[in-house]
Amino acid sequence: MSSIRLVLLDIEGTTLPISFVKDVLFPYSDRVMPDLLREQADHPLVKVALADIEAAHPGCDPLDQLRAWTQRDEKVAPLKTLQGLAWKAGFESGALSARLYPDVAEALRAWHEAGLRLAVYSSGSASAQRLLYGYSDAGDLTPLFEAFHDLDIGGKKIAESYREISARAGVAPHEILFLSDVGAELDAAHEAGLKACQLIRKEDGTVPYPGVRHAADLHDVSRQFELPVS
Ligand SMILES: CSCCC(=O)C(=O)COP(=O)(O)O
Ligand SMILES: [Mg+2]
Repeated sequence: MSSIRLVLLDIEGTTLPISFVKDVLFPYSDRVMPDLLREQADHPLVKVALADIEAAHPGCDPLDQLRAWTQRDEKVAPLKTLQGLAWKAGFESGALSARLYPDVAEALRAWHEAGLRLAVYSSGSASAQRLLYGYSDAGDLTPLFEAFHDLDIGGKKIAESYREISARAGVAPHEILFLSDVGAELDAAHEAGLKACQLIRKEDGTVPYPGVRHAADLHDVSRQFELPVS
């Protein structure tokens, strides 16, 4: 019998192909960003993001900075906030629909139905996470999750972030399983006492990280950690 009560999931490279982010989401936000910054200049989140960009790179052109961060896939809060706002209209209009890995919806539904608690921890903003799972090819999966954590809780490579997630959920660290494609994130979760497993997605060419458990997909996670399967 598994002692896991909560599964905490990364998104990019774990439940969603990196190519979907790089080839679909990023070009979309790059394209609409100039209009967004102009038309939503009074939006409180836009104001905060622009102030953060100016503080980090005084005197820079915000659009150039955002494009540079996007090209390097940097997980910085102002970029993630503005990308989330940019994708909103795309998902709500039907122009965007999240192409999750084919095993994801079935496994998440089975885990949820069996009483496992589910939460997201991604660098993408919490509102962008809700859009992705709300407008996915497998339908609206947001009701399966009890929480959507983003960089507001702290960086994903810092153990304290995982301790905070554990405290907020009221679940002991060793009863939480964190799934991610990034070794440094798994190290931080492990340091906080969580169980951790790296998703090795063939499509993403994930390089196996030494010293952690590996799984090919969420069904493989179910098998290895004795979680409910559909
Ligand atoms: C709502 S996540 C969209 C993809 C994204 O921008 C991102 O940064 C995901 O990073 P992750 O921490 O899920 O690997
Ligand atoms: Mg990831």
